[in-house]
Amino acid sequence: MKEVNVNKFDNNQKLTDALCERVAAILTDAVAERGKATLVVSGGRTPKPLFEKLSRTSLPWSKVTILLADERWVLPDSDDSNDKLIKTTLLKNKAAQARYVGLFTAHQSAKSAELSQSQLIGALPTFDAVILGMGADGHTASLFPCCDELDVGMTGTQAAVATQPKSAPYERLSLTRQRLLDSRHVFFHITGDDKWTVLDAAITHHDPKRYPVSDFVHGSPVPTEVFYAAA
Ligand SMILES: O=C1O[C@H](COP(=O)(O)O)[C@@H](O)[C@H](O)[C@H]1O
Repeated sequence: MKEVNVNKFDNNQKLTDALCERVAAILTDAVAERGKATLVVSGGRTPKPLFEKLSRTSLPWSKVTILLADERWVLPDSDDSNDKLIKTTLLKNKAAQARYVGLFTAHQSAKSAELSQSQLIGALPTFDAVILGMGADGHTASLFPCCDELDVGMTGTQAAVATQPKSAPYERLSLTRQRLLDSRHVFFHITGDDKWTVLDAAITHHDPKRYPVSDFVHGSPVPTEVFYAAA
């Protein structure tokens, strides 16, 4: 296993400030070195304060592409849409200049969008930073321990996979482990004691069937970094 660097913070504000600063430096350096940068972000509740802060941060945003690690197959005006989250919390202020690649399409299902979206996402260059969330069941992106598509998501070479979790609502479209780890930097952004207990277990014991996140810290070709605050 590559080393997992765990950064623990007293509170969410300090975590947000530190992760924002780190990601901003990575994107700035990437644009200086290669003329462009790609940032992959997660949905859910956890990243909202980070997105708000990033949106107000001075960066060469017009050279930055942002895309989601996963999407719930709901209409973009749904409060459960990760696309809506990105548009209302991140793609505004200074970050309004960024290029955004959404995962949701007009297809009736994530399954029917899987091939075309895989081709689109698979054609993107190595990412500069991937910020992953995690559920208390150990899922990351939309690779849930309970979904029948877990093996494809964890071992497949395609860039995206449609998943249908049994323990959470909505069909999803998720980037696969291989595509997510094709990145220069990978972060886990988690808050709450319950999530820390799960992530700690996934770091200590390689158990990807129980905790898919385990396969991201064990056997990852790039070092993974955890940014964690209890509340
Ligand atoms: O459903 C999802 O859950 C995870 C975790 O969300 P959170 O609300 O507990 O932060 C998230 O990382 C993922 O992108 C999302 O689709």
